Formats: sequence, structure tokens, C-alpha cells
Amino acid sequence: METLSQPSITKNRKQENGTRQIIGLFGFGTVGKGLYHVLGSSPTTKATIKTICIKNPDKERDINTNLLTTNAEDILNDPEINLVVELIDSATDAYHIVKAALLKGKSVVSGNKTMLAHHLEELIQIQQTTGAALLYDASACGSIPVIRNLEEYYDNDLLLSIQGILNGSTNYILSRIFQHGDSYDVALKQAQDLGFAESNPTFDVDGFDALYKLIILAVHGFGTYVHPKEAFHCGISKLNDHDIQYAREKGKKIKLVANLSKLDNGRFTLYVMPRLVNPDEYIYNVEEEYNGVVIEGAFYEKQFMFGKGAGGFPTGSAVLSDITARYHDYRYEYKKQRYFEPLTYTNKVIVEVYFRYTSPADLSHFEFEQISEKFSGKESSWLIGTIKLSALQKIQDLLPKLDVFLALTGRSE
Ligand SMILES: NC(=O)C1=CN([C@@H]2O[C@H](COP(=O)(O)OP(=O)(O)OC[C@H]3O[C@@H](n4cnc5c(N)ncnc54)[C@H](OP(=O)(O)O)[C@@H]3O)[C@@H](O)[C@H]2O)C=CC1
Ligand SMILES: N[C@@H](CC=O)C(=O)O
Repeated sequence: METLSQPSITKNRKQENGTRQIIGLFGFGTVGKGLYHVLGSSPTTKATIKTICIKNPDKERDINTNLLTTNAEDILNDPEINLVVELIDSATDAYHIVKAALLKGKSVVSGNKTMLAHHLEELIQIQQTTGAALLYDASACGSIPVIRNLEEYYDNDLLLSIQGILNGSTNYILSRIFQHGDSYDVALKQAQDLGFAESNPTFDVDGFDALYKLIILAVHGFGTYVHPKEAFHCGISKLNDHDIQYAREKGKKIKLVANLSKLDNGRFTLYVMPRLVNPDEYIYNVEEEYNGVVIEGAFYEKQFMFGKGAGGFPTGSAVLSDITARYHDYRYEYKKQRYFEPLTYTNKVIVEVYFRYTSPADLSHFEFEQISEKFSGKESSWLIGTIKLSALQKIQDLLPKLDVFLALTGRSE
């Protein structure tokens, strides 16, 4: 009788479970340093950082320089390193590093939502082929364990929606504006100085970052992957004093809200937009760099997860949770994708928005279904109207060039 050799999938998994983790770390910026500190303050963790790969060898660093390299191969080809932790700010480089590590059978922990939102399908496949695991709880909502929660709970038949504040920088900026009267530019600079913002803050303020996070949540919540190009997002970069005044007069705040909702006939939608938020909503009191996620189900109604969504220590602690999870051989099973009929994504959904504009030429790009209120002023005008997400999606690339601000009224959801 032929003896079957042990498949490498088992070998890789057994090697890590209960074995001291020897880490190769990519990136020593806000989150990399945060992890270094958190790991150093966690004596029970059975993990050691052996090598740190950075980009710029001339930067001053407050660590043992013997740990440093600029050559990725020093980590990828080191047989002693059994866990790669990827915390860099380039999505393209991160993709190559993560893919190479997984193909070599090394498990990976990453926080790179831009990279994940674009390559998750392929990276799931590679995990299944090589047996190496990829964990990334830090990639969505910083310290809040929302991905693992969605992965392990909520049969997708019961899960109705996930809504929330998924970006710490924009929430920080909006808090500073609404609560402290800071200007947009000053608040953005603070978010950058505090390490909350992405290297390119357009990702934060124009809603890309929240969309990437939402795409990851859709995979673990509903079992369906949506490419970022297919979904509508807009952000707060065009917010001005008129919008702030409008919200205040209505007794509301403006928050950047990510929405994932189950619809009828096996469909769901997802999008990211600013929204006028009422004082009786959970997310109304989510301030500064905190994030808040409201999970709604058929039988339990609402659950609310709240915690710091950005910053070196909170994110470093989420990365450490993934490192420890790998020590215990935890991996995402992608249960919703594997065991349930996946839902189909659609953007054929009508939303009601507050729309502020200056020039009628800008207004002409927007195909409103119905307009229920309209105000025309000398400096700016606004209207309340309904519009299809697909119509907004068509002008997605034009939006940053227009002097308009859009916010969901919250009435159509
Ligand atoms: N900041 C936050 O609050 C959060 C960030 N994240 C994600 O974590 C990741 C890191 O973010 P953050 O720490 O803020 O970014 P930083 O800009 O602070 O740091 C980036 C680090 O990556 C290094 N780097 C860039 N390219 C390479 C490369 N090709 N090889 C090796 N190292 C490289 C840089 O090296 P050098 O030091 O030499 O310049 C730097 O150390 C990003 O994906 C981000 O989206 C996730 C959750 C929260
Ligand atoms: N730039 C991001 C960092 C964490 O993901 C944010 O502000 O939320």
C-alpha cells in the first residue's frame, strides 16, 4: 500500500502552534513602533522580533540597530523566522512581501487595509494552497476586534447590517471642528502629527480608507468580496462652515459613516459617506480617534463595538492579538464564503442626501431622483434630494474636482 506523505499544510501549522514565534517585522513607523513597545510590555507573549526591515537606513531609530535591515530577503529567506508581521505604508510593496511570505509557507500578520481590500481574494487562495495563515484584525478599526468577531459570530442569514465610524483620522478632525471649533486644516495636521492619518491623508479624508475596511468586513460578515472600484465612497475634504452650521441648526453632528446593509433577494450594498447623525444614535458620542461599529441582526437587534481606531499603541495591541492568535494556531476559516450562499453586491440603491454646492454647473452633474427642499444663498446653496448610488458612482472620479459636499440625511437607511 502506498504511504501518503504528510501534506505541507499540516507541517506548517504544527510548527507554529505552541512554538516560540520568531518574528520578521516589516515597517517601524507609528504601528511598528507601537507593536515593539506593546510586545516589550507583554511578558507572557512567546514572541521575539528577530529582524526589522525598514526603507530608509539613514533615519535615527531608538533601537538596537543590529535588528535592522533594508533587504526584505533577510526576513523572507530566514528559516528561523516563522511569522512575518507587515506594517508598512506602501500597499504595493506590502502585497509583494505578504504574497512572498505566504508562498514560502510563513504565516503573516498585516494591518494594511489598502493592500487587503485589493488583493484579498488572491491571498485567501494562497492561504488555502500553502497552509500558511494571514491574520489582519488591526486593518479595520484599530484596537476593536471586529474582523474576528464577524468571522466567528453572526450566521450571515441573521446579520442585517454593519454601520459605523471606521476611520479615526476623519472622526478626530470632525470632533475637533464640532467640539473645539478648530479649522479643518489645523485638525488634519493634528491627526497627522498624532500618527492617525495615512501617509497620504487623502485616503482618510476622501473615504478610501473606510471603504477598504468595509470591504474587509463584507468578506467576514457576508462572505462576499467587492472590489473597491465597484463601491461608492466620498469623504469630508469639502466640508465647510455652511455644512457645519446646517448640521448644528438641525441639532446633529456630521460623521463619516461606512454602511453595509443586506437588501432583499440575496443582495447587499456597501458605501461610505458623511452622514448627519442624531444625538440618540450610538455613534453620535464616538469622538476623537475612536471608532464605533453598530452590528444589527434579525433577532438581537443592535450590538455596538467601540474603541480606539488609530494610533500606534491601540493598533500595535491589535497586531499583538493576532500574533498570539497565531501562537494558538488560529486562522480565519472564511466561514461565510464557504458555508453560505454568498450575497450579491448592488449599488442600485436610492439614498437621501443633503447636497451643498456653489455653482449650478456643479449641480448639473448630479442626477437627483427627487428634490424635497432647496435653498439658494449668495455664497452657497443646498438641497435635500434622493439619488441612486449608481448615479453617484458614475461621477466618483469627478467629485474631488467639484465644490460640493454630500451627506446622507440618515432618513433613507
Ligand atoms: N497609523 C495607524 O493608526 C494605523 C495604521 N494602519 C496601517 O498600518 C500600516 C503602517 O502604518 P503606519 O505605521 O502609520 O505608517 P508609517 O508611515 O508611520 O510607517 C511606515 C513604515 O513602513 C516602512 N516602509 C515603507 N516601505 C517599506 C518597504 N518597502 N520595506 C520596508 N519598510 C518599508 C517605513 O520605513 P522608514 O521608517 O525607513 O521610512 C516606515 O517604517 C499601514 O498599512 C496603515 O494603513 C492600520 C491601523 C492603524
Ligand atoms: N488612517 C487610519 C489609521 C487606522 O486604520 C485611520 O485614521 O483610521
